[in-house]
Amino acid sequence: MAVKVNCLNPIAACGMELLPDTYEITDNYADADAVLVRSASMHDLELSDKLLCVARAGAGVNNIPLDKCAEKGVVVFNTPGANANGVKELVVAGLLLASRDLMGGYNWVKDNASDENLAKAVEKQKKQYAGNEIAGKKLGVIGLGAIGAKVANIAVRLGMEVYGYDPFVSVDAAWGLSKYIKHITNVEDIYKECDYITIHVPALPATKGMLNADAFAMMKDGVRILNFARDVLVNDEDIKAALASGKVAKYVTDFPNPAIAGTENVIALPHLGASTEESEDNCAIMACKEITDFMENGNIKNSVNYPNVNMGVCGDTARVTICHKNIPNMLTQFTGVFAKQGGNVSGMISQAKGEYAYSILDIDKVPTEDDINALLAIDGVIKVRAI
Ligand SMILES: NC(=O)C1=CN([C@@H]2O[C@H](COP(=O)(O)OP(=O)(O)OC[C@H]3O[C@@H](n4cnc5c(N)ncnc54)[C@H](O)[C@@H]3O)[C@@H](O)[C@H]2O)C=CC1
Ligand SMILES: O=C(O)CCC(=O)C(=O)O
Repeated sequence: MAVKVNCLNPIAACGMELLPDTYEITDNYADADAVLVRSASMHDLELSDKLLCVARAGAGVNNIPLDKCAEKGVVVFNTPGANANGVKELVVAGLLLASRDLMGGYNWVKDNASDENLAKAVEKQKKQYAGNEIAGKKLGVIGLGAIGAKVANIAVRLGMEVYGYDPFVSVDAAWGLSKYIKHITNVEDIYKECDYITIHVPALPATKGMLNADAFAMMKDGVRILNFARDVLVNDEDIKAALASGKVAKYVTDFPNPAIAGTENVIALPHLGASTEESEDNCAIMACKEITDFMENGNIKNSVNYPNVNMGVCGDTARVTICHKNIPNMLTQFTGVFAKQGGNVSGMISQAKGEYAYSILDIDKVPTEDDINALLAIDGVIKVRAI
C-alpha cells in the first residue's frame, strides 16, 4: 500500500522529489502515515492510529506534542543544523541592525527620495543615524548548538570578544568552537560583562522567560539583545520595561508578538531566520530522507522522542519494528513470540531514550496477524509494524 504523506506547511520540492514514486501526497492529515511540518502547530491536532512519523523540517520542535506522540508510537524527527547557516547570517544582520540605525536612515531616504537636493540633505541628516561598530565589543552567546556555535565563530572573525555559555554543549559543537571564545560556566557572567547578548536555546520549561527582569538588572546599561530562537525565552513585560528605562538599547527579534512588535527600539522580523532557499532545501532533503529510511527500513535518525536506531536494510525475509516502553524483559518476550512459531530472529537491535525504546527484528518468515497481535499484547508495547 502507498505511503501517504501530508504536508502541514509547504516543503521544498528538492526534498519532496526524494520520496519514492510509490508515495502519495495527501491533503488529508487524518489519513497520513507520515507528516511533514515546519512551524505549524500540531498541539491541537488528533494523532490518528495510522500516523507513524512526523518530520519537522527545521530545528525547533515546540510546535509538536513530543510526549503525546511518543505515547502513541509516533516517531518525531527534526533536521539538526540544516538551517543553522541561514539563521547565523541573519544574526549577523541583527548585530548590525542593533548597532547602526539602518532602518531610520533607510526610511529617511525613502521619505525624501524626490528632494532635488537629496545628496546635500543626506550629508546634513546622516548624523541622526550614526551608530557603533561591533568590532571590539563583547558578545555573549547563550546556547552553543548548531546555530550558537556558528554565531560565536563568525563574531570572533568580525573582531568581537565572544563569551559562550552552554552547560549541555555537545562534543561535536565544542570541537567546532573557535579557541578565542571565552568559556563561561555561569550565565550571570554573560549578563554582567556583555554589550550584546544573543540567545540560541530551545523553548523548554527550563528556558522560558530566561531573559527576565532579574537578568536585565544584572546587565550593562544600553545592552543589545538578540532573539532568533523563540519569543517565550524573553519575558515581554520585563523587556518592555528594560527598553523604556534604557537598560536595553535595542531588542532585535525574529519572533514578533502583539506585546512587543510596536515597542520603540524593538526591531522585529517575521521569523525569517530559516527562510533562505538554501536552508529550506537542506531541511526538506534531510526530513524526506529521514521519513524514507524510517518507512522503508524502520531506521530512526535524528528523532527527538525516540532513540536513534539503524539496522541498515532488512537482511532476512521480513522486518518487524516495535515502539515500546523502556522496561525490563521486553526483548525475550519479542523473540519468544517468533520462537513459539518456529521462526528464527536473525538480527535484532534495541535502543532506549528516556521512558521509550525502539527495537528492530529481522526474521525468516513473514509475520502473521497472530504474531503481530501477540507482540501488541505484551505489556509496554505501543506500536508494531511489519515491513
Ligand atoms: N529563527 C529561526 O528561523 C530559527 C530558530 N531556531 C531556534 O533556535 C533554537 C536553537 O537551534 P539550534 O542551534 O539548531 O539547536 P541545537 O539543538 O543545535 O542547539 C541548542 C543548544 O542549546 C543548548 N541549551 C539547552 N538549554 C540551555 C540552557 N538552559 N542554557 C544554555 N544552553 C542551553 C543545548 O545544549 C544546545 O547546545 C531552536 O530550538 C529553535 O527554537 C532554529 C532554527 C531556525
Ligand atoms: O521553518 C521555519 O521557517 C522555521 C525555522 C525554525 O524556527 C526552526 O527550525 O526552529
